[in-house]
Parts: sequence; structure tokens; C-alpha cells
Amino acid sequence: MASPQGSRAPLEFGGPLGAAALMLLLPATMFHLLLVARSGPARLLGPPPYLPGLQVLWSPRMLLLWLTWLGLQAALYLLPARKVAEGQELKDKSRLLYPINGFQALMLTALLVGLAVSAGLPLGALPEMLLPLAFAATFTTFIFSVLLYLKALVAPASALAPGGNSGNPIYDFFLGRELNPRVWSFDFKYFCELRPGLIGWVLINLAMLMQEAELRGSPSLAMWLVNGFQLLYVGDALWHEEAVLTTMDITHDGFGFMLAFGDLAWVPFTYSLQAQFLLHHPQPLGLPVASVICLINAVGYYIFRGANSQKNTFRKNPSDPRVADLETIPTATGRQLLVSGWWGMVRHPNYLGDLIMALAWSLPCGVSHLLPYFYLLYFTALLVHREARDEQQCLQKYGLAWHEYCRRVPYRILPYIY
Ligand SMILES: NC(=O)C1=CN([C@@H]2O[C@H](COP(=O)(O)OP(=O)(O)OC[C@H]3O[C@@H](n4cnc5c(N)ncnc54)[C@H](OP(=O)(O)O)[C@@H]3O)[C@@H](O)[C@H]2O)C=CC1
Ligand SMILES: CC(C)=CCC[C@@H](C)[C@H]1CC=C2C3=C(CC[C@@]21C)[C@@]1(C)CC[C@H](O)C(C)(C)[C@@H]1CC3
Repeated sequence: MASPQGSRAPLEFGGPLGAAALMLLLPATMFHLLLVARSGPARLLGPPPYLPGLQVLWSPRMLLLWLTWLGLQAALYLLPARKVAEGQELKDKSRLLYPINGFQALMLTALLVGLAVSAGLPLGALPEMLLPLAFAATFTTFIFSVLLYLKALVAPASALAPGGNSGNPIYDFFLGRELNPRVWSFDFKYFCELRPGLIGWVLINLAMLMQEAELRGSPSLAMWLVNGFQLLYVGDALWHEEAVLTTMDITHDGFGFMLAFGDLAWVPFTYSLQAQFLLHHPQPLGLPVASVICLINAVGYYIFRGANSQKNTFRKNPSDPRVADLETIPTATGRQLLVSGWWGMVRHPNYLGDLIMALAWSLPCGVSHLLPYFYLLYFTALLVHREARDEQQCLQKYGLAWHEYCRRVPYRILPYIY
């Protein structure tokens, strides 16, 4: 059944056909990457070394391990939070409350893992378990998405997302029907966006580092860099957890297969690709090159954090002294758009910083293989597409003022190029 507002929303991602194709393509790509990363030639574009049978992929023990991980993160989410933040205003003018305790969850996970490892937990064995673990994550994601779809059938119209309610079950299953599915105060989308996947990603990286130390005596410099850069990224996301409440994933997109799979399976198992690659294909890296790569990551982080913080500070309080002097354009909604500072350089300076960091994460893996650059390629495509979606939403929200912003700041992500 199509909702009144859903029937007006234009279809994205190529409509039902595109959604169906992505639901097959994304898991297939993830398994391809997992298989290729451990193969000798490590060819991104070649066939996988072998096709694993169900007996390799399906393991009740791995399913149990995966569910235990989700359960642990859910328990940490429910612990008392240092702060409770209000989300953006909803259609019915209400605001939801969100616990801000993601960084605390990261620290407690580190403590628990540290204790478990010193008590003999073989974390270095995790690399060998990635395939069945990824299969368990994909399997549970499908089941979870079906439950989310069914839950949305009984949700009031005001709880539905602007997209994802076209009436086509495949499309709606993929995009997600309900904006903020919750059971009591447990918010599934917010929980999945920042906890099990992101923390799982750094844990997989750490397992690669420990396994490398076991195999070769000590972790390589390249492995240290990849682990350090990505830990900084995840730590930063959890430290600035409140900022996720204004992203389009939380404010605009429904919670369906796309985000559930993206958050729970795609992020931990494909974002850790560089560490997986390095475990099986050690790369020599000298200090001078490592220093240049650190500098690239630092520049990317500086732009990413500067731009995101500037916008978040401005959106919270436009008269905050840190942003009060910036030039702005008024809009008919009463909100203003920044046209100087980071947001006067390009229309998505935060994407630029993120892409520079993505480059720095691949460079420690050398230039002999394309595989470790998969993240950079995928992420460029994701951000270009995301930018176009955001542009469309901003045009709807701000109309003429958005046209004026585009005239004053003509480049989207890369100054003078794009
Ligand atoms: N690692 C990963 O896989 C991914 C990382 N990311 C990162 O997540 C972060 C958030 O990205 P995302 O949610 O896409 O979008 P942004 O944080 O860039 O937010 C876009 C919104 O910002 C507001 N805005 C745009 N221009 C201006 C301006 N000039 N002045 C004031 N406000 C403005 C508008 O919303 P409004 O006016 O309503 O406030 C717009 O909808 C980024 O750093 C991105 O790189 C994103 C996707 C994947
Ligand atoms: C191709 C595919 C499977 C689509 C789903 C996309 C998701 C993987 C990404 C959509 C937006 C994301 C964000 C982050 C991770 C990736 C996903 C879920 C993010 C949590 C990474 C850390 C950042 O600091 C962030 C908090 C800004 C970011 C928010 C968006």
C-alpha cells in the first residue's frame, strides 16, 4: 500500500530493478573481496580464486558469535549515557531522544577484548573466520530487514520515511519504509549506524594486526598505519556521535536492507579490506613515505573534521563565536546557509576530507595491486551519488536560496574540478 507522501517521492537507485540488482550485487561484491584479499594474485577485477560451498559459509558457531557481538553492543547501548540528545524535528513536530554513549561503548569493548585476549582468547584466529562470519551477518541482515518491513506495515503514516514507500515491495524493502524504527526507546537505525559495524571494523583490523605479529614476529609499519588511521576515523565518529543525528541516513532515509546491510555487514567486512590485504600481501614501507602518508591523512582529517564541526556548530547555534563571523545566505525556511569558511570553498568540503583520508588508507598497501584501492573507488561513487541526492533534497528545501548558494560556490567536492 503506497502512502500519500511516498507515492510522490521520485524513485532512487534505479527503482525496483536497481534495488533488486543492488541486493544481489552488494553481498556478492563483499564475498568477492573477502575471497580475493586472501588469494595470491589479489586481482580486484579477476574471478574469485574459488566459489565457497555452503559448508564453508554456514557455521552455527559463527552465527552464535555474531549474535553475541550484536547482543554485547546492544547491552552497551543500553548502559546509562553521559548525555541524551534530541534528534531533528519530525513530521508530527516531535523530537526523538538518543543516548550519547558510543565512545563509552568503544572503550568498554576495548577493555573487554583486552581482558579476553589476556585470558587466552585467540583474536588472531578471526581472519580465518571472516567468510562464515560475513555470511552470518548477511543472513541475519536479510531476516532483520524482513522484520523491519513487517513492522512498518503497522506503523502510523507519520512514522514513514519520505522515500521507501512507493508501494513496490522490492524497492521499499531495499530502501526502508519506517524512518526511525524503535522498540520502546531502542532505536535500531541509530544503533546499527554507529556500533556493531564500526566497532567490528576496528576489531577485525586489530585481529589482522595480531595475526601478522604472530606470523612475522611483529606487525608491519603499513599495518600500523592502516589500523591507526581507521581507529582515528571510528573513534572520531563515536566521539562526535551526536552529529550523526543530522545525516541524511537518520533524517531522511528509511531503515531497510540498504542501511542494515551497509551498517552491519558491508562496513566491517569491506572497510577492513586494506588490513586483510596486508596480512596476506605484506608491503615494505619506509619512514619517509610513511610520513608523507601520515601527512595526507592529517590533511584529510583536518578538512573532514573542520567542515563537519563548522556546520554542526552553526546548525546548533548560529551565533556561536566560532561561526558568528561567517557569511551566510538567508532561506525561506528561516535557516541560513554558510557561504564562507569551509562551506564557501566547495559545497561538500566534508566529502573532500573523507576522500583524502580514503586515499591515505590505501597508500600503505603500495601500488602493485588495485584491490586496496577498492574503498577509494567505491567511496568516490558513493559520495558523488550521495551529493546528488543531497543536492536534490536541498533544492526542495531551500529553492531559490540553494540556486544562489550554487552560484556563489560553484564546485561540489573538488575545487575547480568537480
Ligand atoms: N565512510 C563512509 O562510508 C561515509 C561517510 N560519510 C560522511 O558522513 C558525513 C556526513 O555526510 P552527509 O550526511 O552525506 O551530509 P552532510 O553532513 O554534508 O550534510 C548535508 C546537509 O548539510 C546542510 N548543508 C549543506 N550545505 C550547507 C551550508 N552551506 N551551510 C549550512 N548547512 C549546509 C544541509 O542540511 P540542512 O540545511 O537541513 O542542515 C544538507 O542536507 C560526511 O563527512 C561524509 O563524508 C557519508 C557517507 C558514507
Ligand atoms: C553501498 C551500501 C552498502 C550502501 C550503504 C551505505 C553505508 C555503508 C553508509 C551510508 C552512510 C554511512 C555513514 C557512515 C558509515 C557508512 C554508512 C553507513 C559513518 C557512520 C562513518 C563514520 C563517519 O564519521 C560518519 C559518522 C559521519 C558516517 C555517517 C554516514
